[in-house]
Amino acid sequence: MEWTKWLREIPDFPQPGILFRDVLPIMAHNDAWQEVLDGLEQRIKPLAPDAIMAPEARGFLIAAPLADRLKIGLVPVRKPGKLPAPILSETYSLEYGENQLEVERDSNLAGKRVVIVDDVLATGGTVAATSRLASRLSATVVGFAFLIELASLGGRSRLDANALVTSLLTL
Ligand SMILES: O=P(O)(O)OC[C@H]1O[C@H](OP(=O)(O)OP(=O)(O)O)[C@H](O)[C@@H]1O
Ligand SMILES: Nc1ncnc2[nH]cnc12
Repeated sequence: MEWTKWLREIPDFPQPGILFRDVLPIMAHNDAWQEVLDGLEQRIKPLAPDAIMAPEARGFLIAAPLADRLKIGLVPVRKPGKLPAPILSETYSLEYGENQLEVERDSNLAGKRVVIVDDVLATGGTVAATSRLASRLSATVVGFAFLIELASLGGRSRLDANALVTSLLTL
């Protein structure tokens, strides 16, 4: 797993006591980035998803190339106040704060198999909120895929037990 050498760890960001796992240097190195996308694609493909959902912002950067590789739709889940059309909203907390996530009501997800992707699974608050939005849109969440899982924060236990939860690297 060569890509892991480009994972940057920054202490006390964005708050004292948080060890921030910065994935952007991985994206800046094409071999590493292709290795990550290959790994995620291999794990997601057997789930036969119809669409990917991803939370803003780092999730978007991973979801877009994966949706293109898999030739499926992409439904972005945004931070508050960004979407122009009628929305659904969920409040959530994450490792370093709380916020809302929003999705357009008209997202073409009813009856679809959805995989949720993001860079880091920490407490799981972000993707659990994304999953609630998927359910409210009558989609079935069949999987969650991450580059990195911070196991000590227990996010996995907050996610639907019927869905696959997969991470390329567990720390
Ligand atoms: O498992 P959790 O405790 O919910 O934390 C994980 C989330 O935190 C980060 O997002 P952040 O809100 O910092 O957004 P960004 O991608 O816009 O930087 C990360 O990209 C995940 O979405
Ligand atoms: N420690 C961490 N590093 C990067 N992103 C995060 N999101 C939540 N916790 C995080």
